Amino acid sequence: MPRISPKRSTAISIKPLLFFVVLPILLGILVTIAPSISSRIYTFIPTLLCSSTRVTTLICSRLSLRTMATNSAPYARERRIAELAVQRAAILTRAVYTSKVKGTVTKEDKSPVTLADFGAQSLVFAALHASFPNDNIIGEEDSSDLRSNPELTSLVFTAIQDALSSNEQGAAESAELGTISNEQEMLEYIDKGDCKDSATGRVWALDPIDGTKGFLRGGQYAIALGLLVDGEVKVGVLGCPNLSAGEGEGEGVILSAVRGQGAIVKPMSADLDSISEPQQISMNQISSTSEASFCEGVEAGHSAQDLQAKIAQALGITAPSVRMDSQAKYAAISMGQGEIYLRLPTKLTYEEKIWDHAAGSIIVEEAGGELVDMYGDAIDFSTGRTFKRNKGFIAMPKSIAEDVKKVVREFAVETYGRWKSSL
Ligand SMILES: Nc1ncnc2c1ncn2[C@@H]1O[C@H](COP(=O)(O)O)[C@@H](OP(=O)(O)O)[C@H]1O
Ligand SMILES: [Mg+2]
Repeated sequence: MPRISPKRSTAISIKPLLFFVVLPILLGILVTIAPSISSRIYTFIPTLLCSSTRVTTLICSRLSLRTMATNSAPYARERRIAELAVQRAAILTRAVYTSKVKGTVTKEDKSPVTLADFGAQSLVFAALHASFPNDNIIGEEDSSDLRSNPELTSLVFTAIQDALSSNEQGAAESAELGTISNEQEMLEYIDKGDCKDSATGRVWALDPIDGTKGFLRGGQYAIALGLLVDGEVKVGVLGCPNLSAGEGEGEGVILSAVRGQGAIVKPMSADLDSISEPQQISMNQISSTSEASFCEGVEAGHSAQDLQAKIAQALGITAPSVRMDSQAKYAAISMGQGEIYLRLPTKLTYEEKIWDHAAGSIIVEEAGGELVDMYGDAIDFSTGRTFKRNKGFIAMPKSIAEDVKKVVREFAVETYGRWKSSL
C-alpha cells in the first residue's frame, strides 16, 4: 500500500475546508471591497492622466461628467442635459447681446423677437431631441418669421455655427447635445416646440430668451427650461447671463432644481467643461413682512406696478423694489437677493405663459419658497401653453407666506373681483 505522505494527507483534509469555508469568505470579502477597489482604479486613472497639460484636464472633466451622468438620483440626467443645453445656448445669446446685429422683428402679438431667441431655441431643442427623443416640447417661438425672411434665417444659422464652434465639446457631449447641420434642420428644431398639452407625460417648456425687452435694453434676461411630468414641474434650469450669485457685477449664473432635491447655483462659463461645483441656495426666511423687499418687473405693461406699490405699503415694506426683467426675478429671490416677487395682471384677459414660470417656480420652491396666485391658490401647470386657472403670481419665503397671501388676496378681490377660471 503506498504510503501517504503527511503533506498529502493534510492536503486531502484541507481541501473541503478550503472549498466550503475559506473560498466563500474570500469571495465575500471580494464582493464587499470590489466597488471601492474599482472606484479607486477609476479615480486613479484620471488622476494619473491629470498631470499638467490642458489635454489631460479635459479628459478628466469628461470623466467627471460621465460620473455625474451615472448619478442615480431621480432626474439627474435630465438636469445635466438641461444645464448643458442652457449653457450652450447662452454662448449664442451672449454673443448677440454684445453685437450690434440683433435681427429684431415684431411678432404678431406685437412683442419683439431677436435672432438670439430663434438660435437659442434651436440649440436647446437639438439637445432635447438628441437625449430625450420621445419627450414633448412647448417652446415660445416658431419658425414662421424666419421662413419668410431668408436673410434673418442665415443670420441665425451663422450665430448657431459660431456658438457650436466656440465651445470645446467632446464627441460624447456633441452626441448628447446634438448638432445643427443646415438651415432646414435649424428650422425643424425650432418648430419642435408646438406641443399644446402640458398635462400628460413628459413635456419640456422653454423660453429661449425670457425678457427679450430687457435683452434689447441691456438688462437682465434668462434662458428658462423646465420639465413637467403629468402636469407637475419636476426639473428647472435658469440661465441668467447677467446675474451674479454675490455682490459681483453679473458674471452670469446657472440655477437648477429637481423636485425634492433642493436648488443650486453655479457660475456660468463659456467653457462647458469648466462647470464648477454647485452651491446650495435658499431664500431669506425673514420673520416679518416689513423686513422684505420686492423684486418686480421693469415693464409697466407686464404687471400692475401701482397696485403692487400699495400692497408693499400695506405689508410695511420700506425698502425700494429691486426691478429686473425676466425670470431672473425668481433666481434673485431664490438666492436671497430680495424676498417677494409679485406679478399682478394689468388686464384680466392676459393669460400668463407656462414658459415664463415653469423653471423659476421649482427653483423658488426648492429654495424654501412658495408660489401661488393672487387669491392664494396653487398654480396649475397642466392647462397647456397658458395658465387658465390662475391670475397674478406671488413667490415668497415660507416664513412670511401666510401674511403676504392674506394681504394680496384682499387687494386682488377688491381690485379684480373674484375672477372665475376659464376652465
Ligand atoms: N401684458 C402682459 N402681462 C404679463 N406678461 C406679459 C405681458 N405681455 C408680455 N408678457 C410676458 O412678459 C415676459 C417678460 O416678463 P418680465 O416683464 O418679467 O420681464 C415676456 O416674455 P418674453 O420676453 O419671453 O416675450 C412675455 O411673455
Ligand atoms: Mg418669456
